[in-house]
Amino acid sequence: MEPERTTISSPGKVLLAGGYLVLDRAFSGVVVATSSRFYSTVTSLPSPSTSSSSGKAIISVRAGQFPAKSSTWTYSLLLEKEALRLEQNKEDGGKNKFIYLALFQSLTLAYETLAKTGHNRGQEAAEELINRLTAHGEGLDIVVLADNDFYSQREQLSALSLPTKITSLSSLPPFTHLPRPISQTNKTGLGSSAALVTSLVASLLVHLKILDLSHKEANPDKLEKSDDLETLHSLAQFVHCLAQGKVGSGFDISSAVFGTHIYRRFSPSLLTSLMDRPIDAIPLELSEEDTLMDGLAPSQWDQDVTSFRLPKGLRLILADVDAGTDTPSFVGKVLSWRKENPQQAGNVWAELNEANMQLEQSLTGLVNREGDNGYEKTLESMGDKHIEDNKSNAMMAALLYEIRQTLFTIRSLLRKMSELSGVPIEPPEQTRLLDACSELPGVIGGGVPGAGGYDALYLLVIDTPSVASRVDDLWSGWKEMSVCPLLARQSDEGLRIEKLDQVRGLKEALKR
Ligand SMILES: Nc1ncnc2c1ncn2[C@@H]1O[C@H](COP(=O)(O)OP(=O)(O)O)[C@@H](O)[C@H]1O
Ligand SMILES: C[C@@](O)(CCOP(=O)(O)OP(=O)(O)O)CC(=O)O
Repeated sequence: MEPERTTISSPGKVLLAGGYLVLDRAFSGVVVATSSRFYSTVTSLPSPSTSSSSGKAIISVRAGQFPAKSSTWTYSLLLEKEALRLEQNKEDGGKNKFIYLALFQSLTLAYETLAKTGHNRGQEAAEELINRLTAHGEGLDIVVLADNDFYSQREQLSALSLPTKITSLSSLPPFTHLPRPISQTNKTGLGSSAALVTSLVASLLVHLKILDLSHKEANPDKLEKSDDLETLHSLAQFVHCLAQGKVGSGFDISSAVFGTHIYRRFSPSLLTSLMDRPIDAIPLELSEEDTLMDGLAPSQWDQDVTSFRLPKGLRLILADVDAGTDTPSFVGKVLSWRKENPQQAGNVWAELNEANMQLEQSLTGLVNREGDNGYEKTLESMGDKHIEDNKSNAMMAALLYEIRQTLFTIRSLLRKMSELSGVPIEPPEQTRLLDACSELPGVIGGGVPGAGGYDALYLLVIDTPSVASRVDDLWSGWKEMSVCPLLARQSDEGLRIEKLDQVRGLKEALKR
């Protein structure tokens, strides 16, 4: 008999516009989800030869494409007199805060749900949780696997003597094995921890039948909300903040759940009281008003997720840039400059906000033309010309030109911000590369995503093979920095319940 199994995936993200501004609830950001996804698969562990002792469940999590010894984390959930305790068994893989906290908080929500909504109280609800975890054996086996794009594949390509080009990346097997532990593997900026946390929390709670996300199966790409999906969103935000030790805007978790959209953040105060909750044991005694369930209640959360998508016939192309500079302290520096220079920063914020909104509007303007006769053919023919030389369809040419100009405006404001704050948000190396890309026929424009810096860039192009190949050629020959494309393109979809056979290479990767 096939083991009971649940696979849920979440996309990676690109913050096209709204970096820094989106930290403040007064502003919103344009976040695009990627076709590259993070998969979490929960399987009931086989029964041990001797029957499992009651009051205990094992949960093992393995990062499937990394070396097994350093990337397996095994925990026991133990039923004690007044609490459920989650303990890591061996620390072979070291600690993984993201995984531990995703399990701990999901189990807390599961326990509270069973204790509050069922007839079970305390001990009985805890036993019910252990029973659900051990229904088919001693516990659960979870494998997390990320599409290759989440981690730099430069070494894999160079070991195979392949150039850093799109065609080379397509020839790598799905979920390619990576030789070093996660902490020593370079990430590409798609947001591995947010996609991990979201898919892990969702797969566990759906497997345990605590959350019902089945409406996602019927309508996978619709921005349809439900209480369970929103609870999952706030839980994933909470876990991610706790593991990162800071409260970011949360656009990455939001897109891992809801896909591409316009994001306005939740009030950070929603997390303040939750942050002080214990993180080793789940007390069986539930306080009247201070449960995790209350703190995550959709009625209290105030983020806005507004529907948005890129127009058909355009493609987002991403690059992982390896300029040897890592600048994780950008946010702190930019925000302290803003605090010290409120007027100057206020002007830049206002101008950037206007340009970001304009980008959203121009892109939506093109979406609104999708029904026009010959839309796709016209765009395709525009792919072979410099964007400014398009004359064939005045309306569409004007919209493409407007998108291009707005991308330039956003970039120039980010350079102004760089200059004033002393933080290299769009450093000169990236300016040279983006300018060169923007001159290619079929390239509308581009920018530095999210917080900016040296390590990533995006381009918006007309989606034809010849445009992509021109970009690929320019990048592979670029001397000043090493520029490696990603395979990802834009995708509207957020969290997805997967069928194992429909994800290329997943079944094989789970057997490894
Ligand atoms: N495949 C994976 N399996 C387990 N944990 C992972 C995996 N990928 C990333 N992580 C966790 O996420 C952390 C990286 O998070 P972070 O530094 O916020 O980067 P990112 O911007 O990609 O989210 C890693 O240190 C690890 O704990
Ligand atoms: C500055 C920001 O507004 C955007 C940062 O976006 P990135 O995409 O650069 O994020 P990381 O995945 O954390 O590297 C901070 C925020 O919104 O949290």
